[in-house]
Amino acid sequence: AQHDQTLFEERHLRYIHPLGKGNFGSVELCRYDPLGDNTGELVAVKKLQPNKQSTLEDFKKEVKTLSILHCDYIVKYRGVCYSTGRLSMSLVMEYLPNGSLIGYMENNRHNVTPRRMLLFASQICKGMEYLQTLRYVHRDLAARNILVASESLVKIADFGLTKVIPCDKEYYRVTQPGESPIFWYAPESINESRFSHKSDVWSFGVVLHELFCYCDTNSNPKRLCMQEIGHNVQSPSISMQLANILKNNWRLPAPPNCQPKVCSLYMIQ
Ligand SMILES: C[C@H](Nc1nc(-c2c[nH]c3ncc(Cl)cc23)ncc1F)C(=O)NCC(F)(F)F
Repeated sequence: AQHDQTLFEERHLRYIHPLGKGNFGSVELCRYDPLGDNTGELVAVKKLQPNKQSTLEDFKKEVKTLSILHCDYIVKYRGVCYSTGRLSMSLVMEYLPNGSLIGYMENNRHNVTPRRMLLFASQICKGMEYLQTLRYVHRDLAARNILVASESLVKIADFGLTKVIPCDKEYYRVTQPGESPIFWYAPESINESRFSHKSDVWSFGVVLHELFCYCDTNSNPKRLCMQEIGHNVQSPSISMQLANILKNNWRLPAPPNCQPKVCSLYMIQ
């Protein structure tokens, strides 16, 4: 419908600069400026990268997913923009100037207290709890996919890998897609490509680790796992070696100078 609030006309969408690359698309900062006087709102626009293994079908599912999610702890859907000739489409979302948790924690390390980290963690939990009520598994919960709305609010983003669990099953099995974020994957996801609310809980545990390490690149889950695996990446693939060390009960090391209270939380892992 012409006056559909969620339909953005390409000619009014002014490109400003790139924000980053997601699973199957790149996100750009744009200003939707129908009056042409720079008073329009800033939006984050995700364009499908056609060359990636993802299809337009996957992208349409991501758009559909985000459009029906209404939660304070999930990035807001604004609408879609069809390119002329409707050859491709873009997903329009609210723009949060503080960016992702990674950049925020690196730049605000000194004024983020453990108490604030637990506030962020509880908000991510609430967002994930909401997703679970709709039988969605995110499958890519990681600090890089958490947006900072303000110094006291974070939101879950990037629903490119999100799937609905069928009613008759407790998990979702995928045909192995391209590069997977295996260092955030639960054992059953690495070994059997099985995803469930429980595997999202595992990824949440990894996000907790990222949080309490201030998203420091030296404590990045991938780097810590690769150190444990050893750089002698022999024949068995990295994911098999990762599955191996997890089976032998290796876990991400307690974050440096981690508060005793939080550490006890850590012990339950
Ligand atoms: C691929 C895109 N990458 C990036 N996005 C942004 C960003 C700033 N502000 C934003 N406001 C709304 C959105 Cl959707 C993204 C941004 N900043 C740096 C990025 F590398 C992305 O979606 N990342 C997931 C998440 F959104 F959680 F950061």
